[in-house]
Amino acid sequence: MFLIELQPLIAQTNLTFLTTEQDALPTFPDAQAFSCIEKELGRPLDTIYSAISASPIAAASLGQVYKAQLKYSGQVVAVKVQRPGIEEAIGLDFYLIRGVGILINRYVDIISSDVVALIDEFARRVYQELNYVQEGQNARRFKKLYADKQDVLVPDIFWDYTSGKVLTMEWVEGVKLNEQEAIERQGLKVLDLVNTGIQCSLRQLLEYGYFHADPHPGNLLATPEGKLAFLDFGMMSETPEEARFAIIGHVVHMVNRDYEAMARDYYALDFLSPDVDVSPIVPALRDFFDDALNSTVSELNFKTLVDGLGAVLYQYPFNVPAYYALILRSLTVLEGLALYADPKFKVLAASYPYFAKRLLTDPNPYLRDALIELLFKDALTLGYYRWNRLENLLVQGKKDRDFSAKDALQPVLKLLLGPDGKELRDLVIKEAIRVSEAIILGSLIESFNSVPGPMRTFVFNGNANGPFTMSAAEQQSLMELRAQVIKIWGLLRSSENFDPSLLQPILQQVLQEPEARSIGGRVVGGISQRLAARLLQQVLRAPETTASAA
Ligand SMILES: Nc1ncnc2c1ncn2[C@@H]1O[C@H](COP(=O)(O)OP(=O)(O)OP(=O)(O)O)[C@@H](O)[C@H]1O
Repeated sequence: MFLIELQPLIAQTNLTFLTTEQDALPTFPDAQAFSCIEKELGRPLDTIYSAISASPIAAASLGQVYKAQLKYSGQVVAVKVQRPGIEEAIGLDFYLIRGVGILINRYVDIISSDVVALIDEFARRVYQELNYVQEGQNARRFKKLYADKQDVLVPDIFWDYTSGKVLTMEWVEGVKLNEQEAIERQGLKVLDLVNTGIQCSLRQLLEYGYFHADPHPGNLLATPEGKLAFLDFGMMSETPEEARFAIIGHVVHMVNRDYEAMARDYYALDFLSPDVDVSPIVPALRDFFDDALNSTVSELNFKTLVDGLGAVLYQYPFNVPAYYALILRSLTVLEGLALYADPKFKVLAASYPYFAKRLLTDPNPYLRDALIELLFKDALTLGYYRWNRLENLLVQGKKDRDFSAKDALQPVLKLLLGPDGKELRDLVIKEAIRVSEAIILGSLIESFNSVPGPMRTFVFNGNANGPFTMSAAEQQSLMELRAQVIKIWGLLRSSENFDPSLLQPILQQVLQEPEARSIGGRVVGGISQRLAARLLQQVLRAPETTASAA
């Protein structure tokens, strides 16, 4: 019956790979698969599907997949049917492995972990994978969270035709992500798809914490429209909330080579118990990053990083949580695919805009404090402010497609203007005065320099230093600070939805400070505070082109 009806289906859906693309595992008899479907769904096959492929299009570890057409709607679907007797076979395997585990626990002293507990945990996961209703629910949850982006596709589940052993889902037309030539023949670029995969993985791991734990190339398809389709939701995992923020902080600390902060992150990551002293780890991290990775961070290969970090961590009493290994695996798979297409591809460089965006915009207190520390730590201890860090974050964050300049720095501004922001406020106001001075005086210096030489003597009455009571070196550093701040301002202004009035409250406070009034006193002849304020306001309102050109 099915063989006869299969022909139109093949013609209709261009099912050319029906026999050529089978996975290596031996299949089980089709008659067995079809009777399993009937038994599980409680109705004859021809009342469910108007056609179904005579043989599986793929055989996987726990089941095999048929292509079919739903009778009631004509929709083309993939039907995954579980291998008969697999539950019993796995049960027996685990029973035997567990026996070995008991012996290891009892007699092998060098293994301190509870091997039986590990086996039980693994068994629990495998049994979960055996329940296709659970897999369908996983797919539904994943779709809800991540398929809001146009470039990600997750098949719909047909619940009326799904049970513990049969999963009926929307058919996804596509090419596996490791088939580079086939992808390119369709006019698509593997790297674009890998990039979609990286961005989606970052959201999975670090935004909602719910992630696909088995993203091998067979489970990732490129659709003809250029979407990245995810398949196989049997194995999912979760990143604990605290760890998500800690990972973002950790990467940003790494990029900024803040080794003390990196070492402290291991508490939040649950790698170290709070009673372990992290101070000896700091020089080890410094050695590794300063020495082996002299290149810029954007040059860093993810695997080199993970291996190097692993070598450092192994020397200390670290306990690496299971979710972490899965995260690494997931990113390493994507890096592998990317490197295949372009040996120079850098996962970290492709991911960093996401980290920068989260740090600049996320109101979570851990990330907000990490940003404050990153921007102000040196200001507190060394007395200078790292504007280049903010500039770098903005340059990177802007590359993320979801970056909103309106939200950038909001968490910090909120704290700054709130009742708990006193300490930070003092610091920021001091720096803001320095910046105001740089902008105002810098603009004057620039105007002065543009006056032709003979005119200067005439206008400024032969004053050797020009109109300013400061040395040439002081003028130089002032100009540098001004240039950097204007660059940062330009970055913010050139983002569509940035509202300059956001900074008004701070500006107001700055101009009321006694130190701000002294700015005028640094110019020969004096300029009034009102003039300073007006100039500053003007710079803040300056059109984008002026700001970026400066
Ligand atoms: N919705 C679908 N549309 C098109 N093809 C599909 C679909 N679902 C599964 N397949 C095909 O079937 C193969 C196996 O499916 P799946 O990965 O879900 O099974 P599995 O038993 O979980 O396999 P494994 O665990 O080995 O990855 C996929 O690699 C893909 O080729």
